[in-house]
Amino acid sequence: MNIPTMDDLNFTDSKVLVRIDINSPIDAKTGKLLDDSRIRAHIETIKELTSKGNGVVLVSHQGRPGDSDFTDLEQHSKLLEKYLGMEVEFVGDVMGPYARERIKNMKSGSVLLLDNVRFVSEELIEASPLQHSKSFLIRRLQPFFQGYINDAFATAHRSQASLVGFPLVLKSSAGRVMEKEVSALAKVFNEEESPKLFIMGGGKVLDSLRIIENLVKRRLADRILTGGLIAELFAVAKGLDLGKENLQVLEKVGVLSLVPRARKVLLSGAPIEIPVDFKVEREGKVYEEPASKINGVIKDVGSTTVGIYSSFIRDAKIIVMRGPMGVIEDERFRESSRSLLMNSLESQGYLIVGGGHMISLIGGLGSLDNSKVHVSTGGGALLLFLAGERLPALEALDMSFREMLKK
Ligand SMILES: Nc1ncnc2c1ncn2[C@@H]1O[C@H](COP(=O)(O)OP(=O)(O)O)[C@@H](O)[C@H]1O
Ligand SMILES: O=C(OP(=O)(O)O)[C@H](O)COP(=O)(O)O
Repeated sequence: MNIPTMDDLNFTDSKVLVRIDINSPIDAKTGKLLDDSRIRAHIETIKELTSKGNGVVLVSHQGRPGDSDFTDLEQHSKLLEKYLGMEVEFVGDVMGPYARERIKNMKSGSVLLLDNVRFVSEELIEASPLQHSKSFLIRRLQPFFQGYINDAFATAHRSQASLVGFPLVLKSSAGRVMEKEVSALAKVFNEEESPKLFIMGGGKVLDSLRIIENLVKRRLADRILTGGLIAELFAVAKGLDLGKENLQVLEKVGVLSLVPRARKVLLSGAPIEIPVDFKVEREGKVYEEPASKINGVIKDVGSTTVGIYSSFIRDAKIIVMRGPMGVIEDERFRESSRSLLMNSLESQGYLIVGGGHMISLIGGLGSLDNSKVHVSTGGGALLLFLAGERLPALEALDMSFREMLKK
């Protein structure tokens, strides 16, 4: 696959649309951003473009409709301003007359941030680059730009309009974040290095199951340690009784229907580990209970599980970690994710960490040895890339490059 970089196109004195991923963890109670790593990651790309006299229009999503972290991007614009050291105009619109007027009149070398692109319904559809290239989003915005840069590695596994539609109608390249992620991960993930350990938690159960199925099919993981809601799914699939309250949680997030799929993975003899104990919350208090005797709402994996998982970490050559073991927004349920992260950093293995919540956790652990750890901006995208899946956003850039070469 040929992915054009910013060196290939070298935009100067142009107007460029840049798809970034500044989707960040947000405190459900206060609405405040809990971590700005993804915002900081894009600064290099943006500065390089503005220093060459380009007008930069940024587009990103935040959360998913219906979730508590589905917000506008005003807070993000303030942080972009802080890290760029220049004004960032926040346009509370994505493709309407106001956004187009602001894009049309922007000065060279300036930066403008459009609002959450998932406010536009077309962005919520997974469709082919060709289909998306005909969407209103692309048709309304394309005429203002000479180029498109995709720097959103963390969303590269989605075939959504702002990620795959523009490369078919504009000269396009990867941004610096996208470029570095792809080259670093391809280099690190040497097939001969084993054992390879995957530690998977978090709340995006369907994504995690899809990744696990891929890893198992391609025999890429020597062991998969589960936490978060994916662990609960596998526990149920194994026949454990987690109690009515936890089944209700799984039902509420729409994953109970995935039990047969998870069971099939287990029956195939996949090397999947399930927690032997959990931290549960009952009437506001925290208890540790064995997985076979749960009485309360599961909020984290237990300390025996952390011990067992740590023994696997000690022997691993490559450790990939995505998604927290528990509800880490609450200090009481942060410890197991933090311990596994610390143990991985102290182990002999090379650590690849991804996903908004784990990045924020690792960010609080001080300076890191870059020869031993790669902190990826991606979570699901990172794992799918490592699992050998083709990422739609990269494919669209490749298509764009091949078209450009024909001309
Ligand atoms: N047992 C659990 N029950 C409910 N939510 C959980 C549980 N474990 C983890 N989570 C939630 O998962 C979310 C993070 O998941 P996800 O978005 O998949 O990870 P990331 O952002 O790191 O890629 C956090 O909000 C956390 O509270
Ligand atoms: O946070 C993200 O993915 P991640 O949780 O896998 O790290 C990306 O911004 C993609 O978001 P999405 O999973 O709502 O498409």
